[in-house]
Formats: sequence, C-alpha cells, structure tokens
Amino acid sequence: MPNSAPHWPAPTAARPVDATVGLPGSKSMTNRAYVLAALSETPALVRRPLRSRDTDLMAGALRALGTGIAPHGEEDVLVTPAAPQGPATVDVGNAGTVMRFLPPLAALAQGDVRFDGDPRARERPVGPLIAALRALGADIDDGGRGALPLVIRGRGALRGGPVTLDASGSSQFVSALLLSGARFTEGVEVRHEGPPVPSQPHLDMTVRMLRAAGVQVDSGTPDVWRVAPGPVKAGEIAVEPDLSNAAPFLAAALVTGGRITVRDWPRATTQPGDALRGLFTEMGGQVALDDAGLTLRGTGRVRGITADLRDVGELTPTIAAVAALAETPSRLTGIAHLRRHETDRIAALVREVNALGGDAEELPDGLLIRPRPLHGGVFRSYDDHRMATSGAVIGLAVPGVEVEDIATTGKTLPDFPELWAGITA
Ligand SMILES: O=C(O)C1=C[C@@H](OP(=O)(O)O)[C@@H](O)[C@H](O)C1
Ligand SMILES: C=C(OP(=O)(O)O)C(=O)O
Repeated sequence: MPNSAPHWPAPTAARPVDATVGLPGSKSMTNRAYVLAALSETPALVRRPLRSRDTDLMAGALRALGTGIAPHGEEDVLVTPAAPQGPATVDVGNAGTVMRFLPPLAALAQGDVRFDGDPRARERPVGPLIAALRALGADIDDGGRGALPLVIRGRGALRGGPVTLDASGSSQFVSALLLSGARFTEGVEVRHEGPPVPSQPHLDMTVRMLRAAGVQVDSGTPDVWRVAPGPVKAGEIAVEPDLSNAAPFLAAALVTGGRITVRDWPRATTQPGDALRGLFTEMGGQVALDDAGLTLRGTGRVRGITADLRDVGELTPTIAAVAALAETPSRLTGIAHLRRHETDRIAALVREVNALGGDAEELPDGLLIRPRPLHGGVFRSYDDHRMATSGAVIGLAVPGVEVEDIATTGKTLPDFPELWAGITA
C-alpha cells in the first residue's frame, strides 16, 4: 500500500546510548492469553497485555465471536468467555497469530465465520492448517485456494483426534491446533512431517501456557503433540515484556558502545528474545541479568555472526541490522520461512542494506552480510514492524537514514518512536 506520510528521520547517536527502558507486553503471549481465556470455563484476567494492532485485532475478532473483553483497572483486561457464535467476520490484518490461532476456535462456533485481512495476509501460508482442520472434521470454504479469504462453517463442535501436517512453513499451524485442542471432542494429536518446524520457543510457549491453564499436553515425542480433551481454566495470565521488541533497544547499546537496561526481563521464559543474550554477546556485547533487568553494554566493537536462526527467526531483522554495522561478515541461515512473514524479509533486508551502500546477498534460506561502510538514504519498511525498527538501528550509526512508514511499528509496538526518542535524547 503506498504510504504518503513523511519518512521518519532516524536519530543518529551523538554519544553512546545510556538508558533504562520498560517495554510493553509480548504479542505472542498476549494473543495466546486471549485465546485461552476465551476458551475458558470462567472469566479470566489477563495482566498487562500488549495494546497494539495485532492484539487489538485478536480482541476484536474474539468479541465478534461473542467473547467479552474489557479493561480491568489501569493495565489489565478481563475476558468473559461465551460459546463462540457466528455469523461473524474476522479481520486478521497481517497478524499471523490471528490468521492461524482463530480458525480452530471458529470451527467450534455455531455459524459461519469469515476470515480475511490485509493483501499480504492472503499471501501468507495457512493451507496446511486448513487441511488439518478439515481432517479433524471442520467444514471450510476456501474456494480451493488454501489461503485467505475463507469461511469456516462452524457447527458448535469439532471431532478432533489425530492429524498429520507439514508445519515447516510456520510453527503457528501447530500452536493453533494445540491452543483450541482441549475443546475438541476427542482432543487432538498433531504430528509434523516435513522439514524442521521453525520457532521452537514459540511451541514451548504454547505448551507452557496450556499447562498453566490446566490443559494436559504431552510433548514428549519429537514432532508429536497430544492435547487431552477437557476444560480450559486460564484463571489469571501475566504477560511478560516483549523480548523480541527488546532487540532493537539492546542493539542500540551494542552499535553505539553504550548501555541499555531492559526492565523486568524474566529469569525464565519461553520467549525467543531470550536468545539475544547469547547472540549479542557473540556480536560483541557484554550482558548481565540481575534485579535491574537485562543490561547490555557495548564494547565499541561489533562482530559479525554465523548463526542458524530457525528457532528465533523473528530476531533476524535486528540481527541483520547489527551485522550490517559489524567489522566482520555474517551468515544467517535456517530462515527460508521468513520469505512469507510480514514481507519477504530476506529479500527486503538485502535490498535495504544494499540501498545504503552495504554488501548483502540472499541465500535460499538466509543471507550473507559483509562489512562495507554505509551511507544515508531511505530505508523502506514493507509494512513490516521489524524492518522499520531495523532501519532505526542502522540510523543510530549512519547519519541521514530515513525510515519509510515508521507507523508500521504499531503492529506490535505503537510506542516505538517515543521509546526510541527516550534512549537517543
Ligand atoms: O506463535 C507465535 O506467536 C509466533 C511464531 C513465529 O511464527 P513462525 O513460526 O511462522 O515464524 C514468529 O515468527 C511469530 O512472530 C510469532
Ligand atoms: C512474523 C511475525 O509476526 P506474525 O505473528 O504476524 O507471524 C513477527 O512478529 O515477526
């Protein structure tokens, strides 16, 4: 979609950043919490959920299906479940979590539920999930496309049982079936067959949050997950700060040789962003986790990295931005599935780094970035929140970088420009 707003002049760091930041809640945890709460037996409290485009879309969709979702105090949200009801229309925007987590829930609804979203949402994979739901008893009209738009003709219940699918395109296919699986008459047994499933921490997050809601999950066999039929009891779910959105802030300390502390960093978490501690240490930072939060200190040196990012693909745009400023080459692999994220992130990163004078090259499943001095210019974001924040990271070290459509950060972090101004002031 053409964007007519003026470009955002990325602040260049006049001195090393030195700041402490508190970040809003995790998108992935918030949208899982809303689904589990909506499927619960009794009202559930979601503590400190994220407010952003993706989470507002999830809340809006659940409301359209009859769930009560209302603020509770300053920071929390009370979810009052109801048997899902059509006819309803779900706008998924460009949220993978809405596009994948809600079709299984819609199959439990009484009535038709129509799904559509941004033009890009129609290009993002959902076919293996649709096929799996059909095998589990759902009636779905997708016009034979295996993609959005589609209509789920809910009958108030879904048989469930065993199903095999290829989830190499997105871990969200598996998470989706598991999240609603306890409410299927026979529960669900999901078996993956194909190249490896990406985003293992997100699968762990699904399993952990289900168990915390009293659901019996067996994940003891690789590539097989069993959810027993039974009630969901979400009770109270506390949402952690979004550690993937911590990435550009920690990167700011790394590339300016400064210090950033991210408050309330969990001691134990399933969020993929926790891997930043190791990745950014390898790239030249010094990291400490204590009561103040996670502190990253830059050393003035930024090193390239060779890394398989399959498990933490979401972190790629930020790591690539740091790599573009590094003294030595980087090789990022295991991330072919990123070509079907918000945009083709591999192509977009290579194009934008090279547009600033850099030396990046696509691989079938990743990218190579070699050191070369960058210059100012427009960094395009392709409706991708993580592209926009990556442009901001490069702009700290390279004068004259302008990020196109900074507002796209609203997908998961609407406060990004203000928070960034806070660390660069
Ligand atoms: O389950 C989740 O919350 C997510 C899983 C991952 O999806 P993919 O496995 O499709 O990469 C990740 O990239 C996405 O941002 C969020
Ligand atoms: C891939 C991402 O999002 P989505 O949930 O839309 O898949 C992301 O946030 O990096």
